[in-house]
Amino acid sequence: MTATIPVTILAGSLGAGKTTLLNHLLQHADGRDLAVLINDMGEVNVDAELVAEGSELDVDDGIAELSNGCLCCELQDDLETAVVRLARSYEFDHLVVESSGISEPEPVARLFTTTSRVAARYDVDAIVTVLDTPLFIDTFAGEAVPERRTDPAAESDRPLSDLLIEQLEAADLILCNKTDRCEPAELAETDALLDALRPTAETIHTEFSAVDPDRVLGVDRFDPATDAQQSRGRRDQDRGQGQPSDQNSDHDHEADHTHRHPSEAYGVDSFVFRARRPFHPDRFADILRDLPAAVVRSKGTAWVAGTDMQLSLSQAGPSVRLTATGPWVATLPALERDLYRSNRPDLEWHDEFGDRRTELVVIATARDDTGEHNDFDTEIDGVESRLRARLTDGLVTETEWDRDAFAPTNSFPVEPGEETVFRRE
Ligand SMILES: Nc1nc2c(ncn2[C@@H]2O[C@H](COP(=O)(O)OP(=O)(O)OP(=O)(O)O)[C@@H](O)[C@H]2O)c(=O)[nH]1
Repeated sequence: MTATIPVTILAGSLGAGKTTLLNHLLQHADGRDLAVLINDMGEVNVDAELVAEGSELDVDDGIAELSNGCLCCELQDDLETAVVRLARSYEFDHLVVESSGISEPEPVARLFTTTSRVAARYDVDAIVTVLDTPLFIDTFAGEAVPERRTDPAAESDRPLSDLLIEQLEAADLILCNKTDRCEPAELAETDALLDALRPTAETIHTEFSAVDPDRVLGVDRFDPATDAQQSRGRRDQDRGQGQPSDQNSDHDHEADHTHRHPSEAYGVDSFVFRARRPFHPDRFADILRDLPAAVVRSKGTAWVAGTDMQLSLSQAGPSVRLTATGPWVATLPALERDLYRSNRPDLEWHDEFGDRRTELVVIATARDDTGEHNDFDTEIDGVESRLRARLTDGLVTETEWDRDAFAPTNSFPVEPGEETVFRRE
């Protein structure tokens, strides 16, 4: 009989630090051969590109990517195919699955425990939830036990804070991340709240998800019976029934049917802004400082006039981080550029602009913390069209383009590896 491969499932809210953790684990794997499966809710899998750039793995060679949907529902069949294919085509001894920030981890774990093709090859090691600690404190400080705002059994609209509770209740291990942005008293309150909400989970405080991989991988903390029982028990209590329900397979079946698509249940949608023209540095900086409140997460690549650097953008909550990842290939001397291109035949190339482009995934919600909204589709469409118009206005105009005289900008990073953080006002 072949040994099963342990699987770590990474969960956590949009921008909590899951990809940062994945990169950290890959860089400190210490002899482990990791394979990763990355799910992004947008149509562009920004996370998979970042992980491929920062590691020795490549997409389709150690990295499987599933985009434009959620592992916990419509991508379940694709997940099954992807992990079976990974096990056939690539030698590894541990799989790390990064679910999108709007996935519920329990249905993802269930695939590895109940689907025969997958369950025969894999064993869930742990569900690791990466917590955006400042966001958690902003949402739940002052409560004795973090409370859902809505009934999970009802078909009602739910705020993202309810999803955060789902992700924490399923966790075997919680990384309280972004502690650099918390006061000691807030960290003590976080520990107390987590102890009330999920007493069986181990908690670890981290900055930039830096954790000893031995504390996260190969920990064997997942227990399907306990995990399912606890969260079902809590749901029954939420429904006022008091007793945990039994654990027969009918219940799994029922859970499958009551699972609503998270983007619908939590009112989240995404769009991609693409342009083959650079942003004007001053106008772009103004846009980044003044993103609409409805934008919960944005990430991708930006082309800004006045610098030859490709900029990687990542906004989570109040901060917008831009990192210079290196010069655009199109700006390199011809020999170097041609050599680079012959080594990277997959590099998307435009006749006039080469690899220079902007591609930003924007994730927005039309809900406030109570789950209230007027008309989700109309509101989200409004957010998208207003932001698209602003971003388009932020691009250099024909006249500016012809003049082509942009002073080197000091608002944006200009050296490889350099970072600039904008604060939303
Ligand atoms: N200040 C601070 N920023 C952090 C920390 N960890 C991660 N970040 C930043 O937060 C942003 C989001 O981090 P990611 O690792 O991409 O988050 P994610 O959970 O993978 O995001 P999604 O996949 O979009 O849900 C990035 O700009 C990170 O650099 C931290 O401990 N402190």
